Amino acid sequence: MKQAVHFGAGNIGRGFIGALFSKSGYHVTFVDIADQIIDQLNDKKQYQVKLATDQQESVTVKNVSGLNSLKQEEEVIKAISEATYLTTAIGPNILPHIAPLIAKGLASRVKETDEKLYVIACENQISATDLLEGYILENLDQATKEKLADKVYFFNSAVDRIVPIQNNEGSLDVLVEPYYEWVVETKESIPAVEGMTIVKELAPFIERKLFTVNTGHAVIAYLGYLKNKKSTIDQSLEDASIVEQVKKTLGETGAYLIKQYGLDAGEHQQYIEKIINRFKNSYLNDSVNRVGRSPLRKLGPNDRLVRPAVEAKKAGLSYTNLAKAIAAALLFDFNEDEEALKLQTMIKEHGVASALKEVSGLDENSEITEEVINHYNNLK
Ligand SMILES: NC(=O)C1=CN([C@@H]2O[C@H](COP(=O)(O)OP(=O)(O)OC[C@H]3O[C@@H](n4cnc5c(N)ncnc54)[C@H](O)[C@@H]3O)[C@@H](O)[C@H]2O)C=CC1
Ligand SMILES: O=P(O)(O)OC[C@H]1O[C@](O)(CO)[C@@H](O)[C@@H]1O
Repeated sequence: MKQAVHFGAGNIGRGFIGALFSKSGYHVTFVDIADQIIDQLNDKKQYQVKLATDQQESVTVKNVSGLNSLKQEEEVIKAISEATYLTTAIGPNILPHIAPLIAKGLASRVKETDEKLYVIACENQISATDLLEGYILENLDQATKEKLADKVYFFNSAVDRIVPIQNNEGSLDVLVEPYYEWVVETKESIPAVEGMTIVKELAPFIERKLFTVNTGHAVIAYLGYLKNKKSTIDQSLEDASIVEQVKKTLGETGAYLIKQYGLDAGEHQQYIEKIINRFKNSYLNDSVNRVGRSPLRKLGPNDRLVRPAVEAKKAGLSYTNLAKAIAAALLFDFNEDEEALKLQTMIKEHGVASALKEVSGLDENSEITEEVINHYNNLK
């Protein structure tokens, strides 16, 4: 049987990428650090992916197993030697931590086989696979690096499926939205995986996804949180002022995307509306805290809020609603989120402009910072 190794047996791992490999006839070895998930994968060898719809249709994902990256290094190295695909959905900040083990796996693999391996990071981050490749190469000697040529390929990708935190502790089953899109950038001819879309140039796809789905989601999460810390995304969208704010913000990112990539304005508007409807799915029960999680990452210079604001400004387009979203993100003080707590300490100790400089790379005297501070003072 064809083999895929997937790092991160979490929501996207089990509910999306692993499920597509299994459907395409692969055995999926999930590599994680959560013993409870790993034990269950090895014990049950299958789980259900349930759709967040009226009918709750479900699909059984079979041919799965689990390995612990901390306790079963040798087994992971062997699994990497035998795989056709190696994918991750682990969180961009974790990629440097798994790179040394992947490097060991690749070093061992290229001694044993000339078969091709395709590595794809499935994270919400531009060029996540390039970053992973860089971390892996830091852990390899020159001779091994040379051996990777024509044997190990690294492809960037964009992943889109809303998979909330699961309210079924102890179960491997995953509730997911019906919609999904997995876009992979390559010019190679690669083994088919059902549901994978191949493109030659990823930039328009990942920017369109990140600056529409993720920007829109973040706006709802941060404004929803300010109104009610315990609400869900669909509940927040019952507030007409939040709906209006999402539409205005996606109008700004849309104007940038249309200009940058020559998108058809009508088609892009339909894309926006489809996404807002996806957010309204009440079966997902998706908390504003999950969608707002990790605000330091989300306020990063290349992420969903700051990059479109900077690009819009450069292009002479409006960015005031993006500035409002950035201000709302700066007020996200969810006390179970480490990054939110760190951000609040930074703001308390050094002020908003200094935090924006450090986290987002925005100049303290920039017009964007000025605009964000105005919104911040109005929202707080
Ligand atoms: N959940 C969603 O709706 C979407 C998530 N994404 C992206 O997918 C990635 C994963 O997100 P989720 O699946 O939601 O997160 P998650 O928290 O459900 O899953 C992450 C998994 O990684 C495991 N993990 C953490 N550190 C590890 C390590 N050092 N070694 C091995 N395993 C480790 C965790 O135990 C967990 O099972 C993130 O980059 C996220 O931005 C992308 C699109 C949608
Ligand atoms: O918040 P993160 O880790 O970027 O990932 C979750 C995001 O990805 C999405 O699934 C969109 O694909 C949204 O649920 C959410 O905005």
